[in-house]
Amino acid sequence: ASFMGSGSERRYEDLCRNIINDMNQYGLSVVDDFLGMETGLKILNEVRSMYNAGAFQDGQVVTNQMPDAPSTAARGDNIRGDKIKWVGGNEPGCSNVWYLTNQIDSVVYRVNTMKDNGILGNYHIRERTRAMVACYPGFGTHYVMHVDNPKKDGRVITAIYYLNINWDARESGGILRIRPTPGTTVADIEPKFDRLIFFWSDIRNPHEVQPAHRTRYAITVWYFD
Ligand SMILES: O=C(O)CNC(=O)c1n[nH]c2ccccc2c1=O
Ligand SMILES: [Fe+2]
Repeated sequence: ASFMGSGSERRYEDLCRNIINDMNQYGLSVVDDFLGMETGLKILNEVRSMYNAGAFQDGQVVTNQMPDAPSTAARGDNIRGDKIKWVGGNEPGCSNVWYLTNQIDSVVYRVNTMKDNGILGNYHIRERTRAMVACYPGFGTHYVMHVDNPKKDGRVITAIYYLNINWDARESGGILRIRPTPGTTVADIEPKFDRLIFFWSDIRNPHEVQPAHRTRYAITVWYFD
């Protein structure tokens, strides 16, 4: 059963305790079956119709070339192929994405205030970005190793919800690889349907999206301290 749909307070508390333990121990946490099949499908269908309506724009090409160097997009080897759409509050046609962000909010605000929450207790999270709906359209589109918040812009937690049914990384790639520092481990996370992940947004978690060979949808919100 999903965590949020089950309505059972006990499961919810267990979920939050697991997230606290994971964030303190690994700096990341993976939650499967967050909302359940029915709700997840509503979100997926909403995102697909946004995408098919052409509402996404190309993710700006991140280049670390000198400013006057020809943009990597011009050379055709653009660093990222993601297409994104920012979804704010409850604008029309986004009610399911909005519901998702409310569910993630309740978990983040809960773990931020629970007793014995370790490092999470160092933060006082009161706000977040809008939801960034991202689509990697396949064809090897990827995102190079990066840190979401390298310069202390206030973002402390990255939360990503995946929408990809029956994703098999052996044929579709698209793995999120996090390389927590300091340390020598890597976390390879498949962008599985109804999977929610959290990780520290700062330099503790460099990460990359490996080349995807199938359309890959994700919804990200960043939480501010
Ligand atoms: O989808 C994932 O598993 C991880 N995704 C990322 O790390 C990621 N991080 N930062 C971005 C900024 C702008 C547009 C897309 C992104 C983006 O996909
Ligand atoms: Fe990222």
